[in-house]
Amino acid sequence: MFKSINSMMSSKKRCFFYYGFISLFLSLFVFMLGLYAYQLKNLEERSESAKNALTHRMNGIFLELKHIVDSSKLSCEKEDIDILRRTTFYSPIFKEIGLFNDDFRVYCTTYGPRDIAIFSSIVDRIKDSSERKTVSLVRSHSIGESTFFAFYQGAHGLGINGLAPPQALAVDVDYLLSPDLPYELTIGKQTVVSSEYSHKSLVLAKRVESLDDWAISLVVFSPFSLYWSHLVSLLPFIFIFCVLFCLIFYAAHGGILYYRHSLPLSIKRAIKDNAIDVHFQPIVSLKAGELHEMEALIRWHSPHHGQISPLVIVETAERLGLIDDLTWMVVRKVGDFYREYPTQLKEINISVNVDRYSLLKESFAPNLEGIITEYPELKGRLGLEVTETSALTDIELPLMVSRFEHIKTLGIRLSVDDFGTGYAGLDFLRRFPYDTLKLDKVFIDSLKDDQFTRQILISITKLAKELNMALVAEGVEREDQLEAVRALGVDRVQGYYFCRPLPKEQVIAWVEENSTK
Ligand SMILES: Nc1nc2c(ncn2[C@@H]2O[C@@H]3COP(=O)(O)O[C@H]4[C@@H](O)[C@H](n5cnc6c(=O)[nH]c(N)nc65)O[C@@H]4COP(=O)(O)O[C@H]3[C@H]2O)c(=O)[nH]1
Repeated sequence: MFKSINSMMSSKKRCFFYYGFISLFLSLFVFMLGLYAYQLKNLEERSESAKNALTHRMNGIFLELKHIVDSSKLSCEKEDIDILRRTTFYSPIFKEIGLFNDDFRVYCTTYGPRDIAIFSSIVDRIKDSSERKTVSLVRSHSIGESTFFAFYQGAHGLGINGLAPPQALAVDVDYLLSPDLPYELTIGKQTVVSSEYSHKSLVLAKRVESLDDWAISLVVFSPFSLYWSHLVSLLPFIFIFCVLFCLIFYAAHGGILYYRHSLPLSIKRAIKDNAIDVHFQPIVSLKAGELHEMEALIRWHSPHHGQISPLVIVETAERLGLIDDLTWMVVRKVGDFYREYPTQLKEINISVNVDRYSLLKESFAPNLEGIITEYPELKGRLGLEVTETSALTDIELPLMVSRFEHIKTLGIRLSVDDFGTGYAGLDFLRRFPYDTLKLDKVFIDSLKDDQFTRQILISITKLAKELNMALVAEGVEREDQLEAVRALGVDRVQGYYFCRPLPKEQVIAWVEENSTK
């Protein structure tokens, strides 16, 4: 069934359908469970009230009987009979009253003198009872087949029995339970009163209350029909809940989607899934006969956010602690690039950007060594470009020197990137054995017109030559800029003038085209 629904609906509608279905199920479940708990509680509370009312009635009955027997004599004169008749007239329950002697023979009733033996089973019960009282359900002449009898024997042996229609016993019970909770009132095994309801109807729960002193028990039922009618009356609320649940699910779904599509999470997934591309920008040598180099630069087009700047990716990766994963991903992709185009890239060095703090880590050089073992094609051809974005502390300085030495033993070339914009000054260059110095685009932009920049660049170039460092001018876009850096004695140029960063197939085509020139 769900398969055919799936094929019929779009994913948004399908979502609504499933959430609607789950919400309906959940609302029904909550209401059905809640109603069930309510019915049980209601059954418990009302059964207990009915039991208390019954106990109260039984106590009232015996109090009434005790009161009469205490003032009765062992005679059945007209005067005695009148008392019995008057009491019966005013009694809320008894229709006939009889007095019995210590032989358990009824000698006087509302109807005059009698001599009726009380059943031996009842006599035994009176004797067994600590308070010498019992009840029974037997036939009587005055009331009929099923008559409620209450027996009480006073301290001096004189006893009394009251006869009542069984319904009289259940008046309070009936008031408290009817009409929604059917019940059965039994004395011993005989049913005194039973509500009019079909015994075949389904019962949700039942509760048995016992009045042990008189072997009376009250069974109260909670019928399924009651539960059902309540549930039907709650349908408008179930519908409201269903709509609310549906809205909550939909909002939560939206929230999850929003989070899953959020930029940091998308970048994290892209790094983990190796989905970030690497483009390559040629670095052109100005010396005749020298081969070119390349810089590996990340590129990523997010399906939800479009093209993302490499700087944003790097900054996010740093924040998420994934910068090393990103570096290793790029280094491996450079290794793959060498593997894929061994002939075209035979003599071309490629450099990768690394974070200065990554370099400071103890694990950096061993990890790099591991990748070089994995990709022997990187040996002697991989370079690292480091941007000095902050000054080194006194603790970091010697550490950095030792890290540099380790990296250099692996045959890796090191370049200072964006020289002039960060913290790397001339003194810095003397301390660290960089192979290449990359002049930032801001210098190149103002080189032609700004005398001050020109003077600085002349000093930098002089020092770089002294320290045996190669010079790369970044961001050369125009011919006049090229001529200016050439005049300065710069060895290599990187910029749109020659080539933009390109995907691997296109950069290979560029190499093939330009190495023949
Ligand atoms: N306007 C102009 N721009 C030019 C020209 N020639 C080159 N560029 C741009 O200058 C940037 C050179 O890279 P960068 O200084 O290392 O600066 C890089 C580097 O710091 C960082 N980055 C890129 N890839 C990685 C990486 O894999 N790891 C790390 N840690 N950082 C990376 O992102 C920065 C920006 O990269 P991109 O946007 O690719 O920007 C590149 C390149 O596209 C030109 O003639 N004109």
